[in-house]
Amino acid sequence: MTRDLTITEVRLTPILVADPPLLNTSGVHQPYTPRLIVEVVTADGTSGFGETYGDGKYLELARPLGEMLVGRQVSDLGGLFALADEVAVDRARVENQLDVGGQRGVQSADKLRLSVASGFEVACLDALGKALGLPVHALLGGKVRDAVEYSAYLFYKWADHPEGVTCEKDDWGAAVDPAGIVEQARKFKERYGFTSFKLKGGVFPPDEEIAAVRALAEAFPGHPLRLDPNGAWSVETSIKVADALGEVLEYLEDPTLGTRAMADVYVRTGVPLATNMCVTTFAEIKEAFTRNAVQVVLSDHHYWGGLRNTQQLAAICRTFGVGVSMHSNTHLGISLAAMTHVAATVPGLHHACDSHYPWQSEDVLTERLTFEGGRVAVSDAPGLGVEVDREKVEFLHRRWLEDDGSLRDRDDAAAMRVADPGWVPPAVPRW
Ligand SMILES: O=C([O-])C(=O)C[C@H](O)[C@@H](O)C(=O)[O-]
Ligand SMILES: [Mg+2]
Repeated sequence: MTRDLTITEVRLTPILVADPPLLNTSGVHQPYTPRLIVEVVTADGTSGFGETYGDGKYLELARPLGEMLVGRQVSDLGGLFALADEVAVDRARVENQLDVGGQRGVQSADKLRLSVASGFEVACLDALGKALGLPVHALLGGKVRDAVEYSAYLFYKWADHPEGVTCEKDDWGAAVDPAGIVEQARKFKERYGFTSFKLKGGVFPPDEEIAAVRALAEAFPGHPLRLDPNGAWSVETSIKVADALGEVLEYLEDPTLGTRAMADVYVRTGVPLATNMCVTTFAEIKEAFTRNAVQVVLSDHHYWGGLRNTQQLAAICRTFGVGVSMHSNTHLGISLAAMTHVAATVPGLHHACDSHYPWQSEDVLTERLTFEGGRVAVSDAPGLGVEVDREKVEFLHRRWLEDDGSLRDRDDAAAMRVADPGWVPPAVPRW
């Protein structure tokens, strides 16, 4: 029987999901963060789901792209990206703009388009897989592993969002010093079995963060450790930290901003450097690899433009002897499933991938994905292998509808100003 896989409808649902008070160099996470749920429906009634950033600038592009897709084949992924190229991007969105304080690297019109198209690509692959009875990893060429390893994503955090702020409570407690970070790591290990740990730094002066990583090394001997200050340090400070922690770090992540500065730190310390800030587009690869500025690229399928682009990035990295792993922002189970499918197909994935998922108490799935020994099993069920709970989507969408607009665009500095009214994101390098 031939099935009609023409896209007949695209449903876009912006939602707000609970986020704990996680600190980074720009500020603190807001109590709720925007995501966009993308659903494509085909003529034969198959639904596929994807997920991407939900801030206004992404919604602006997702709406016209969704309309353009109706009438196309769900398998036409090349056509999807060609259509995305035609979506106009308001110049004000990219001129002198930084995305989340630069934490996702440069902001360009192409990258905005890719960040949106990737949500549609995942939704199309999910629908196609369901229609054909094949898992997404099979559509991507097949898995080379049965489970994908993730690392614990440790954050300095407050016990609660500031008083008076509407929020969901979490049970992680505060972590603002080495003992708090070690305690958080223990919980991550107990709850999910993670064996590698990444600390989000750039929050406290480097000596305090060095002490936290040393405390982790002592508490978890032999476990891979990473520290990521999101470019908050000068070259000299980065070298000082690299010298202090070189023995215990698997890699330092974006210690400083820019390809030249990263290359300087590497040549003077030999400590491997990972990035999700200085190489975030194909155009940035040549210079960075030529200068030997990065030793591990952290792909994020959202802004690299989907699962197939992630495979292409991995192939380029492999060619140049550069490692590849995965970056993560706040995301839900649809994206974790997508990350797991593509990671399952990438040969030579030598570093555990990042995921914020354990921080998210809310999800849109009927059943949350689970980590066993820090790993997510690769599903062989058709599509992504997850089921979306429409009532949960509706609940989180209502929260988005009821918001006065202050939470619809992620703003870590605004959240920090609730506690510290004079806060401005620190100039970089901060130290
Ligand atoms: O690895 C990274 O750089 C990130 O995950 C960036 C994120 O924006 C993270 O710092 C956060 O959510 O605070
Ligand atoms: Mg990073």
